[in-house]
Parts: sequence; C-alpha cells; structure tokens
Amino acid sequence: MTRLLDPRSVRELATRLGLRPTKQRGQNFVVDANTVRRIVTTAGVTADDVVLEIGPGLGSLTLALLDAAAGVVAVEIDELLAGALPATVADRSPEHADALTVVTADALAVRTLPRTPTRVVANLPYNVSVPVLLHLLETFPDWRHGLVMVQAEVADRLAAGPGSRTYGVPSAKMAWWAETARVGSVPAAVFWPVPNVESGLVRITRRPPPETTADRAHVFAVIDAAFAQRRKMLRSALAGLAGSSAAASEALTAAGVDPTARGETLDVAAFARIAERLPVTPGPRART
Ligand SMILES: C[S@@+](CC[C@H](N)C(=O)[O-])C[C@H]1O[C@@H](n2cnc3c(N)ncnc32)[C@H](O)[C@@H]1O
Repeated sequence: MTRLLDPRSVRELATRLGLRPTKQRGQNFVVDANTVRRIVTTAGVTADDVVLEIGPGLGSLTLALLDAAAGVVAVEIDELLAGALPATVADRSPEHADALTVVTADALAVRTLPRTPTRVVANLPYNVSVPVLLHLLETFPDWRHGLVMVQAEVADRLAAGPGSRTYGVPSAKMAWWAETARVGSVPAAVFWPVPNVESGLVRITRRPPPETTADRAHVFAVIDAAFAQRRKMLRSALAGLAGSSAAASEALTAAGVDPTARGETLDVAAFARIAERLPVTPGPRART
C-alpha cells in the first residue's frame, strides 16, 4: 500500500536532505494527498501507461502516478532531489520501486528517454512551463494525452482561443500540436513553500498539425512576430519578416487575411497560411 506524502513528511524529507527550495527552479512541492490523487484521476492514467513526469521533486505526484501506471519516467534537474527519489519510493511504495526510472537532466535539453512515454503528467516548474511543454510535444511524438499543473494565468493562456484577451504566443503554438483545455484550479495552500500564485490544470490532447507546406519553425517565427507588439496591425508586425509592410500586406491578402487585422484574431491555420507566403529569412530560429 503506497503511503502518499503529507505536509509533515514533505518537511521531514526536505530537512533530511538539507533542501532549500529555490524560486529559480520553481520548487513548490505539493503536500496534499487529495490533490495528487485528483491530478492522477483527471489525467485518466491507466495501468498500460508509461507516464513522463517532469520535475518529480520530493515525489508527491510520482507516488500517486506509480499506483496507477505501468511505469513512470521522472526527469528532474536537481541532483539532490533526483538522487533521493528512488529511496522515497522504495520506502513508501516498495511494490512499485522497479517501475520508476529517474533521469537527472534539464527537461529542456532531454532528447532521448529510457522508455517511450504514452502520457505526460506533471506539476511543471512554473518559470519554464511553456517551453518545456513545447519541447516535449516536439521531441517525444508518442505521447497523446497530458495533464499538467501550471500557474493559473499560464493555464488560461495555453487554453485560450483567437479573440480572447489571453490568446497569445503560447496559445497559438500549443494549438499547432494539440487541443488544450483548462480543467481545474488548485489553491496555493496545497504547496510548500506556499507560492504567491494560484495554479490551474490543463488537459492536452495531441492532434495532427494544420495541413501546410510551411515549416513549423517558420510558422512559429510568424507567430512570434505577430504578437511581438500586440497592438500592431499584421501588415506592420510582419514587415520585418516580409521585407516591407507592402510585401506583408500582399502575403496577408494572398493568405485570405485582412492586413489591418491583429495577430490575436488568427488561429494557427491562418498563421500557417501566412507563413507559406512569406520568405524564410535566415536569422535567429523561432523559439519553440
Ligand atoms: C513545481 S515543482 C513540482 C515538484 C513535485 N512534482 C510536486 O508536485 O510536489 C517543480 C520541480 O521541477 C524541477 N525542475 C525545475 N526546472 C526543471 C527543468 N528545467 N528540468 C527538470 N526539472 C526541473 C524542480 O527541481 C522541482 O522539483
């Protein structure tokens, strides 16, 4: 029988390790067993799943995931935490100790994993949650479903559609890879240390990218440019990529987009149509 972590055991573990949680690494640990159970249930984890967890920390979510899944691959940047996790699992969930694989690495740099994940479930480090998600979607194509906890504001942005106040670069880029929905909120009080933001749960369901002849990096460069100055009309925002605002207007019109519209009104398929009509300029690659 797995013993999930509670507030006292989280603090005891941290003290034993001499851990000082850092903001820089987004180290806020869940201390509430009901919250981790809820995440695992909402994620729909099954006994066939190999779950990729980013940032297992002290193991709060990992223990609950191991109870439900065939295996967990946990990628943790902090050597102290990564080193301590197998012993925590052996102590609290010995029957699942062999189902855990810990990878000590920066999730943003991981390109291979010891097992192929079918699902991603994670309480993501908040400062890098969007780049980590985009990296996982691009690098590991086999996972189809995900549930992640992120800062509430970021959850809104990830799930926003065109025309919404919160629609922006993360929403449009996520839409290239997946359908994204906000499926819950989590109060700050379930963490130690208590963060000064609320959290949101986001469900991710992979889908085929828009049909386009444009390269994804080029589409992402167009998205970056369109939102770089949110209030600018597209013909001005894309002038740099197109060479001039007249060339941008021409490409936009050919793509069926009003040159005076703003980026916040366009879905990812429209960005792809625009990218098809804009020259690929050498220079810094689009951020993923
Ligand atoms: C919000 S905490 C979540 C901890 C644990 N999953 C929980 O729910 O209690 C984020 C975790 O991600 C780790 N982390 C931060 N940046 C990372 C990165 N770039 N790659 C992998 N892990 C990272 C932190 O060390 C920390 O353990």
